[in-house]
Amino acid sequence: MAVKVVVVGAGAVGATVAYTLLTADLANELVLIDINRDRAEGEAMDIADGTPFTGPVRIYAGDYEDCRDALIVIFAAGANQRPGETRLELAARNVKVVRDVMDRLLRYWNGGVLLMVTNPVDVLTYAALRFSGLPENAVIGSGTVLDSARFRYLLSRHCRVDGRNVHAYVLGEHGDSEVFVWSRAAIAGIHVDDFCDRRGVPRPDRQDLSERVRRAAAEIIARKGATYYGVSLSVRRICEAVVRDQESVLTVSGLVDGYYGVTDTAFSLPTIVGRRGRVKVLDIPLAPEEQQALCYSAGILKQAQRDNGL
Ligand SMILES: NC(=O)C1=CN([C@@H]2O[C@H](COP(=O)(O)OP(=O)(O)OC[C@H]3O[C@@H](n4cnc5c(N)ncnc54)[C@H](O)[C@@H]3O)[C@@H](O)[C@H]2O)C=CC1
Ligand SMILES: CC(=O)C(=O)O
Repeated sequence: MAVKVVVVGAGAVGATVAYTLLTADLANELVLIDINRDRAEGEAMDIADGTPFTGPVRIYAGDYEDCRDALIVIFAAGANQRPGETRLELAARNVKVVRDVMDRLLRYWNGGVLLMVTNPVDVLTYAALRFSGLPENAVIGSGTVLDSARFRYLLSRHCRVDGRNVHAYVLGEHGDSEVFVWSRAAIAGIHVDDFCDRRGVPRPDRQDLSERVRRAAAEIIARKGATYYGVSLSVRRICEAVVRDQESVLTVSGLVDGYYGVTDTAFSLPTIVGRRGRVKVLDIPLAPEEQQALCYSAGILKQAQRDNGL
């Protein structure tokens, strides 16, 4: 089956996502849309030059009518953080971009999955749902997939083990209030602390490691002005789950209504992702302090939704 993926926003994230998808051999057609048409054309031309080494993929700069028949539309348009700025501080500017793009996109929408990446990704996932009226399962935010990857990466370095063997989740906001599920962090079927004892390495300092994950984006932005490689590989992983209907457990963001008293708010929970998008949200058992932190994180996002008229 032919797979078309559209990327709206051909900046650092959008263009790197398109390049990463090309190398993953997931799509037959990749479309880049940007308010700056030259930018979209330039990125498409540059990436297309590599297709003799990857396989025949059609890559071009397009318009919203090209969203018709897309399996996935990835939303990466809008402002990014300046050094020292939080993701939530982008909300007012980027909610406007979502509203603007959604109006145009919906004229041609005929199914598929809308994958939000622009920050603050949870608030914008909620905005996209509300502005579009699309079904809940079809609107996903990249959420804490990247944060969970950062968590797994640092744990893998600490524990001296392949990161693919580390099962550990970050939930809640993709941002400062995110929640680290230390109680369930596991390697080879055993708790990470137990693994460390057997591996002969000290148990991780939870506060220090969590803080390094929480601050990862700010540290990168302070040095190079933006982040785009880690997120692009996270987006690739989500797209792979959708295109190949893998039913993978990923910490994507989406609408949560009725979770431990949290209503009508978008944030990340472990979720089965497949061709229809969010197939099932999993209610995994958490330690009482993690549960409390998750409700606090959801409260921050609910307030951000309200502050932005959502
Ligand atoms: N969810 C995540 O894990 C991550 C999210 N991000 C977010 O991704 C977003 C994009 O970041 P960058 O690519 O670095 O920014 P960028 O400034 O390089 O690119 C943004 C692009 O959006 C385009 N754009 C702006 N308004 C538009 C509109 N109305 N319609 C179409 N295109 C429009 C711009 O012309 C520009 O090409 C930011 O909000 C950033 O914070 C970045 C990294 C990780
Ligand atoms: C910028 C951002 O959201 C990140 O790299 O996590």
